[in-house]
Amino acid sequence: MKVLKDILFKVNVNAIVGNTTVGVSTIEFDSRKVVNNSLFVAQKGLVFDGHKFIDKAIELGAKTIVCEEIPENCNSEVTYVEVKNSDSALAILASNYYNNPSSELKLIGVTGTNGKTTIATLLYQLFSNLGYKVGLLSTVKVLVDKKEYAATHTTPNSLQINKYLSEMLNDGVEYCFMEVSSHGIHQKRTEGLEFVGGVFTNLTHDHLDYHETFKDYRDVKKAFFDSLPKSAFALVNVDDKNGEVMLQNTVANKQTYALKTMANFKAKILENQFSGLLLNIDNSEVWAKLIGSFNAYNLLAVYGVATLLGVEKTEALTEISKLGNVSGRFEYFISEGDITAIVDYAHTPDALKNVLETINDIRTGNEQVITVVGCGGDRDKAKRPVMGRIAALLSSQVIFTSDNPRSENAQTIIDEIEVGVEPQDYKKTLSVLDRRQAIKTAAKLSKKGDIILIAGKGHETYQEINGERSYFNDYKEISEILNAIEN
Ligand SMILES: CC(=O)N[C@H]1[C@@H](OP(=O)(O)OP(=O)(O)OC[C@H]2O[C@@H](n3ccc(=O)[nH]c3=O)[C@H](O)[C@@H]2O)O[C@H](CO)[C@@H](O)[C@@H]1O[C@H](C)C(=O)N[C@@H](C)C(=O)N[C@H](CCC(=O)O)C(=O)O
Ligand SMILES: Nc1ncnc2c1ncn2[C@@H]1O[C@H](COP(=O)(O)OP(=O)(O)OP(=O)(O)O)[C@@H](O)[C@H]1O
Ligand SMILES: N[C@H](CCC[C@H](N)C(=O)O)C(=O)O
Ligand SMILES: [Mg+2]
Repeated sequence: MKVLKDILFKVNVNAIVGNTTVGVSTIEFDSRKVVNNSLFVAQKGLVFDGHKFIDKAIELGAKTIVCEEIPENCNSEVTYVEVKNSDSALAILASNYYNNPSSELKLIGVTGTNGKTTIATLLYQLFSNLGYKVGLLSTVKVLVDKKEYAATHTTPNSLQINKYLSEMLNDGVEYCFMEVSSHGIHQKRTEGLEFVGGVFTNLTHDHLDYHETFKDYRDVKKAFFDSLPKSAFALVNVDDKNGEVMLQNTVANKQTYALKTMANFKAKILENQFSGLLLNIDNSEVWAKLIGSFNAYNLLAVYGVATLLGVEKTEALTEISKLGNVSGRFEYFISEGDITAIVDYAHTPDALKNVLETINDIRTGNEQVITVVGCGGDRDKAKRPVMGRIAALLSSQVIFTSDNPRSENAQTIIDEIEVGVEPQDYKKTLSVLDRRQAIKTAAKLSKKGDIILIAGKGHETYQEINGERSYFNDYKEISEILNAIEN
């Protein structure tokens, strides 16, 4: 069993009451999970104050309490550690508890509004194809080399991160690519991790329910780059106006990528078709299977990271041409009746705009683009009308529907999306509350050659209504429905 004093290294401690040689069986931040000899970290949350659960944790066997305020009446059998910030303390304790695994493998973090899963997953594919053992922490799944775990969050909590990294080390993993979400940075889930590199994709509207202003959202992302060490690289997209902001105060090796401006890593789109992208990257032509100009950015970031990690240029380009699709990201098939069905995780205004612009750019004739889309409940409400406007503007027909309404009324969400539709587009839109029926409607409206986009849920395999999740898979639904209609 670990001993408290051995895991306190680098924790910003204000005061200690009690004995630091106490044993620590597990670290918990949820009192309900405490067992005998646990260390309980009391965090101030959005709903509860974890300090209220200190007595409960002690009742269940906690012998160490890490908190921001030591309670008035202390239990003499318990050690209390007062820290400046419980979230930071948890992250550092977690790293120490698992023997700082991040310092022993090459950890690369990817942050930004869109593109994190795509870039991290492609890097996992690329380095695996080169013969390395690789780890992945992503929205879609966690991979410890070939072993797969379900992902609960884009960026897991600091205990889970360090547990996975430690397992990766035991399994001989050399590189780990992880998504770093703005919630993750703000809640200090990545504090104390030793990154060898950080990537910034872009910054557009999302999560403005959580971060009060766009500036707060940007500054949280920037904090990740501010925390990188001198030995790491910071690779940012400078076509995004916030790219340079990310580099303002970092001591890391500043590296840039861009399609439109001067940068260390440059690419040009030569062709953009359903069959893929023909790119010129660093003066060499390369075909990639991925579709859409936003994927040119993602592939360029992958190229940049691979090169910065020492992969030779021609080898990196050869590998880029082999990279496959990422689950739920522009996944498509063409049905027997010649309908193209695309499933994409576009759940932000910018992603939806990019995907629809890509479809409009690469369609060949006058085929209709029929979009099925909704917005999640208990999430940023401001994006709803914006997504409604974009969907209607860039599609021939739109069916607004439910996307994880969670605790909200699904029809109210749809009404809020519809508010954004411009009057000249009213007649293009329908609303069908049930997502399955909405997909069916899109299939019935489509004719030979048309394109159906089902946006927002990508790889997700559930629909969450009133806290209950039931199985739902956009790709499976549209495949079955088109198959039934056409046969
Ligand atoms: C909105 C949000 O981010 N919430 C996070 C926040 O929860 P909270 O503030 O509501 O916590 P709380 O319920 O008030 O509880 C406060 C503390 O008391 C503890 N507690 C609570 C009850 C009890 O009986 N005993 C007890 O000890 C809790 O464990 C917690 O430590 O603090 C918790 C502890 O750190 C997080 O787990 C929780 O993330 C939840 C699970 C979440 O769903 N977050 C989402 C929004 C998220 O992080 N998403 C991003 C995706 C972003 C992207 O799309 O880019 C992600 O990285 O996945
Ligand atoms: N570089 C990019 N720029 C803009 N849009 C993108 C980019 N890459 C992907 N997208 C769009 O955003 C959607 C989400 O992509 P991806 O899952 O890679 O992003 P993410 O940053 O991981 O999102 P999340 O915050 O939900 O984890 C894709 O389905 C696509 O529509
Ligand atoms: N990481 C994002 C994913 C949104 C996906 C969409 N399908 C939804 O459920 O809102 C979030 O949790 O806000
Ligand atoms: Mg993601």
